[in-house]
Amino acid sequence: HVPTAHTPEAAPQLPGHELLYSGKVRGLYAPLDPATGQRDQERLLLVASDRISAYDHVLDTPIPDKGSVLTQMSLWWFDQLADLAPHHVISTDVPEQVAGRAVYVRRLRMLPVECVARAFLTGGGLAEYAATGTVSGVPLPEGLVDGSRLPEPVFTPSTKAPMGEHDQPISFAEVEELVGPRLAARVRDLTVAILQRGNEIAADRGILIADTKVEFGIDPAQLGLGDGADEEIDWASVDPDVVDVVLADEVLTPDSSRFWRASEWAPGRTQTSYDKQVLRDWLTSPASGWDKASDTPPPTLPDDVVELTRARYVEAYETLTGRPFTAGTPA
Ligand SMILES: N#Cc1c(N)ncnc1-c1cnn(CCN2CCOCC2)c1
Repeated sequence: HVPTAHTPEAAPQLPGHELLYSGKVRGLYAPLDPATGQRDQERLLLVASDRISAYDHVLDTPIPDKGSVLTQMSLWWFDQLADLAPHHVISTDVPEQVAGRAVYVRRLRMLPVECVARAFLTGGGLAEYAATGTVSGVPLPEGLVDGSRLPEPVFTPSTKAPMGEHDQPISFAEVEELVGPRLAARVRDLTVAILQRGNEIAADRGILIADTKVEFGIDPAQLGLGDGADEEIDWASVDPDVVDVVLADEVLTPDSSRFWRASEWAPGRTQTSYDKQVLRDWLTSPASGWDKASDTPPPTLPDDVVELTRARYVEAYETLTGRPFTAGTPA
């Protein structure tokens, strides 16, 4: 296997497509009509790069095939979850430059909520619990520690912060103010059900999914909006029993979720990350010469760290799906 690394930069130019959004490791493009040059109003191209982030930095060393592995994993999860929610994927017949790591998706109007659910307590949720005994306003049992399994997954939403800023936790009441009580209840129930299902499936494969972030959208046509319209939406007027609440973005990947090996789970300490522990250990070791408390960017990664990290992503995909990973081609 001669890995080829894709897109060291944020998001490459793509012939016939216009870059609309560029996240830390992914980009969203509008296909252009070859005849008119106009943006396609019904489809978007969601592209995953091989970039990896750690300690709030995007590293300058790509992980070959990471974008492809996570795209294939997300596609597999969309199928596993199809009875819980419709999804936004249209086709994996994408331009050759992004083969295997991009999907055409339906262009939706996205709800302004980062829908997070937690099955295990750690990170920001643990900090809030330590200070208040609750998480997102939900009271939790006493005596929980880092990595404790929660009695049931808890919905812990946050705002969609501007690029580069951290999302801010919000209460369920604030979600109701943002999108109305009906959509708030629906996205809460769907997010919890998705994480519950994800953990039922992952547990059989020796993987724990501690938490996950999903995003939902609604077809503009079902909102009575034209395709190109970007007018303000009165979300509270939307009835989730009438419209389809569509699962968008990526789902249950190691970038949107915390993956732990069940065999290594030990509440009371920081859990090891299934996919990023090799990277974190090297970055925080004297070998890297880097100080994560400094504001300096992390150094270039040595080949063995890159290859071991790549292997973790491939292992997570093959363990979860039971399918061999084939670089560059949709499963
Ligand atoms: N998925 C989706 C989607 C859709 N199907 N329709 C309209 N908009 C979006 C959309 C717009 N922004 N985001 C946030 C996540 N982005 C991912 C890529 O990288 C940038 C951030 C999702």
